[in-house]
Amino acid sequence: MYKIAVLPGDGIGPEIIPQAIKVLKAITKKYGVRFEFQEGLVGGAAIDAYGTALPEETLKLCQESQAILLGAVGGPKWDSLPPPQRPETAALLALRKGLGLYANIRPAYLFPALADSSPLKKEVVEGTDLLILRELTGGLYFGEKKRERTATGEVAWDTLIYTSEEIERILRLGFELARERRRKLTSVDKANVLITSRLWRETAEKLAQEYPDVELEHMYVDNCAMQLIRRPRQFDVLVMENTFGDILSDLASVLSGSIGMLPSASIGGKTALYEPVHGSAPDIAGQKKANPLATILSAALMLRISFKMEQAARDIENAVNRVLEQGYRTLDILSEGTTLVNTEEMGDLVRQAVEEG
Ligand SMILES: NC(=O)c1ccc[n+]([C@@H]2O[C@H](COP(=O)([O-])OP(=O)(O)OC[C@H]3O[C@@H](n4cnc5c(N)ncnc54)[C@H](O)[C@@H]3O)[C@@H](O)[C@H]2O)c1
Ligand SMILES: CC(C)[C@H](C(=O)O)[C@@H](O)C(=O)O
Ligand SMILES: [Mg+2]
Repeated sequence: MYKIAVLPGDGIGPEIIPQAIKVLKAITKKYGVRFEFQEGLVGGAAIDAYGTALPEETLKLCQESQAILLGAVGGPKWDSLPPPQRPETAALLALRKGLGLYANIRPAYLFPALADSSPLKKEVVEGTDLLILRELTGGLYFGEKKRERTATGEVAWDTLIYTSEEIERILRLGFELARERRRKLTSVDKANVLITSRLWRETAEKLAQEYPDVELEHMYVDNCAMQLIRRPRQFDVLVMENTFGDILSDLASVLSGSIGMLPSASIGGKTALYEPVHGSAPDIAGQKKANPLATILSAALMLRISFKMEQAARDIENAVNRVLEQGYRTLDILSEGTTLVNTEEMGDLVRQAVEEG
């Protein structure tokens, strides 16, 4: 039996999470495993109830669970709070850091049926199958930050800082992941300007000696942004600093049709966190428009990575593929000749496809 902490969070979080739970329940029946789902409050929802974005109770629940499934946190209601109290910092970044989840795996794959859903040309996005590996507990996000008055105004700074150990462990995982895929690793940096990037690049070169079977290339982050939408098929695994990974993964989501399609896994600690790459989407919250597939695919990653249930993970991915092949779409991926469904209907369709598959 596996204990799963379920943290719906804010905005569309409470709409998409139940869809993934449905699908996981179908898996329990099919494979005779048991999942114990325990819900916790996080983010703005927790601020409203307890005055803090990550209540002690929720943290304890996460620490005691084998895996965590999170919707999203944040929204306009809490945007004016001082930065350390905001849902993003006090809940999400605190969870990632506190649980030691230094590696964020964000696969961007185009389901063939969605070739017409991307605003990019079909010829460009077809065949996209890449994986962004984002360093998650260091870099610009976690260096010293401060804001102070000066004689004439104010000054503020954020610091990008990395130890060679932090760089090495994320790069090593990059090489390992590339080994399981098409054996190409693109190390993304800004070594023409940043000194942390030079340490990053040298560390990559050194590690490459241990992985002669993996092709290592270095690419500047600005060029990488351009290459990703110009010729995405050139990429297999890309590894990068925290902020670079945040930005490039949203960009890569366009290759998969929509940000509503991109799952993620954050690993490296005793437990692991699974969440869609997108946020709480306040602009569509409460309207049944949200695409739950990123969350459902995150649940598949949970089965694969945390529970070593490869076949069950594939069952979910195949079920998503079949539902898309049958022409069902949420609004964000709707194209000519396809059938519009809402969040819940999409969840039901995938659950049914898992049961029948
Ligand atoms: N992991 C997280 O919890 C997380 C991630 C990113 C942003 N956020 C927070 O979410 C809030 C909104 O941020 P944002 O608007 O910049 O980013 P967002 O990802 O929430 O939304 C960006 C755009 O994508 C659309 N979108 C996102 N997810 C979708 C889905 N599943 N289906 C269909 N459309 C979807 C939204 O409607 C919006 O137009 C902010 O408070 C931000 O800090 C949280
Ligand atoms: C909400 C925010 C703190 C978060 C990040 O920047 O890491 C989000 O954008 C993400 O990509 O998971
Ligand atoms: Mg982001």
